[in-house]
Amino acid sequence: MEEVKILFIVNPAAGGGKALKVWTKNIYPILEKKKIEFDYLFTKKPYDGFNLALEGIKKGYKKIVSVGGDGTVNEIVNAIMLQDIIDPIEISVGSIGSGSGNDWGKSVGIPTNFEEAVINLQKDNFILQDVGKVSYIQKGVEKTRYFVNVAGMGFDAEVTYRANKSKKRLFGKLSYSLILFSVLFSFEDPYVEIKIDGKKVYENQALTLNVGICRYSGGGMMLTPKAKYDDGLFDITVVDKISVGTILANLRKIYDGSFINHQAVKTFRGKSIEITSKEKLYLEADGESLGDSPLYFEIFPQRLKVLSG
Ligand SMILES: Nc1ncnc2c1ncn2[C@@H]1O[C@H](COP(=O)(O)OP(=O)(O)OP(=O)(O)O)[C@@H](O)[C@H]1O
Repeated sequence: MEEVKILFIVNPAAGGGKALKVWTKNIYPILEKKKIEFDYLFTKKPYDGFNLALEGIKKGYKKIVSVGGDGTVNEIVNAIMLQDIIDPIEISVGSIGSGSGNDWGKSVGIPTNFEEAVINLQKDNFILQDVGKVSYIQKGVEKTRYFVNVAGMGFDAEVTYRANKSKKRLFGKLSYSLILFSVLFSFEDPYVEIKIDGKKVYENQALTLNVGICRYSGGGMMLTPKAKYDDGLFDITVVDKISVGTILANLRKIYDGSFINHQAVKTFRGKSIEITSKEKLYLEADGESLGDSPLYFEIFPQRLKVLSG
């Protein structure tokens, strides 16, 4: 079988510089040692992942691998889904998780060991996963974005927005925790209405909402713990307005997903979701802050070829 040349797209800024180190010290030497056919490009600014992937597809690359976090994967996937040069399913995407949040790879079985991950890329083992598309408003203009992992609204999106804005990468998790607590004490729960597959299922003040294709997000949290990446359905988790005390008492349960058993948590499944809110409801998808409501989600079953274990 003829070996397909891999295009690596490296986000040197991901993980506060971790991805650059991983590329230089780990991945590049393994690729050379194993005499793997590859090319690589570095992103210089946000959205370069999209543009470089698009250029790569035009040049005929069919295996594109992200070296960075989930945000870099998201940009590459958007290029794959939006181009009309070849059927998206003929392109496969891989990831060397080296950002601050590498949650997507956990759900789809991408090895965390670099050598194993590279060996995997050489093989043609893949899974087909569902892809989500969300419409939202950004600065008064309607936009759409594809996503592969989890989208968050309300509290979740507010924390992501502030974390993305924060330059305090030096303290990693600590700064994220500080942001989380500051949002916790200032957050005003929006009043939201949710329709799933055309039917109203929820109307109340909500703390946070998540729409998941995969299970992990936010650095190991399980906000949609029962999501299956190829079942053609979104898993939706909504948390009612609750006290700060209740949030703090249940924080640990976010990491094993058992928080969904709490009476203030509602879970749903569906193919399309409409979310409206009286207040501005912020949206993030795959850890990227995107815009605000009204929101419309639709799912494309098994539309993405993922190089997996
Ligand atoms: N060269 C660059 N300099 C600065 N930002 C960049 C560069 N290339 C890409 N980006 C942006 O970096 C962001 C984060 O990327 P990614 O998620 O891969 O890394 P991360 O460190 O894991 O971040 P996150 O904490 O969001 O998961 C993306 O929004 C992307 O557009």
